[in-house]
Amino acid sequence: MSNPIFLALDVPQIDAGKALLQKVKSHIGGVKLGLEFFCAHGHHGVHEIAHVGLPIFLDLKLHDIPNTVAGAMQAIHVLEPAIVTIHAAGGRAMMEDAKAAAAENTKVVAVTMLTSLDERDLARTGVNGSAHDQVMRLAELAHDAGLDGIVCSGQEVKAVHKQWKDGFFVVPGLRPGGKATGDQKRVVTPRQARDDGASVLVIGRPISRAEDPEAAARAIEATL
Ligand SMILES: O=c1ccn([C@@H]2O[C@H](COP(=O)(O)O)[C@@H](O)[C@H]2O)c(=O)[nH]1
Repeated sequence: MSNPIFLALDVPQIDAGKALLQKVKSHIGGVKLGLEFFCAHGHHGVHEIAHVGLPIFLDLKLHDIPNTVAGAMQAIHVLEPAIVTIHAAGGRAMMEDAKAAAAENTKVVAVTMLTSLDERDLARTGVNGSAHDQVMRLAELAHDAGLDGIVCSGQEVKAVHKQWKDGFFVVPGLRPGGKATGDQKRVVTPRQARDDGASVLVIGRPISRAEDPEAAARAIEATL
């Protein structure tokens, strides 16, 4: 992918999303549609955004029993997504069945540990140990299940890339200043994530909530 930036289009209205895309489309390589957008607008909304002509990343974070996730993957074939997310915590069988059910040209990547979590949050879910170890463990499981790659923070991507040379790595939790803000806890700059092996840089609010989204996207692109 030439421009690795995927804009997280976390907006409640299709028209607002399309207007934002018109402003920034020459500085991004794709669009990420997540739960907020998909729950509000479903297939119709995805078709509308696809008219802009950029690759579509459906960040649905599927997590259920294998049969249900496989059915959901089949139901989105028609949308021709470039990338779809599932949760690695769903287990190996779920990941295998999701990959088998996905369209041939769709990359299936597993969320390891959300970038909004730190080690204290992890411990509260009953998992003791570092974020690094948790990501490495789930990355190995995703690899063994035959997935294309994983979602992790920029703090782990270098280590994962070392173990999984041809993996496809999606990195959200990116802030141009490199400082954790709001709900994102494991944060790096877009440049660091790219240098450490990220395939896709997911960036939302630093662009969408900027006073001038076009200038913000251009400035981030210039750092890469
Ligand atoms: O671990 C994860 C997985 C997915 N996301 C998604 O990425 C964007 C980030 O948006 P920002 O506004 O740049 O924080 C958002 O759509 C999340 O759902 C993530 O942040 N962390």
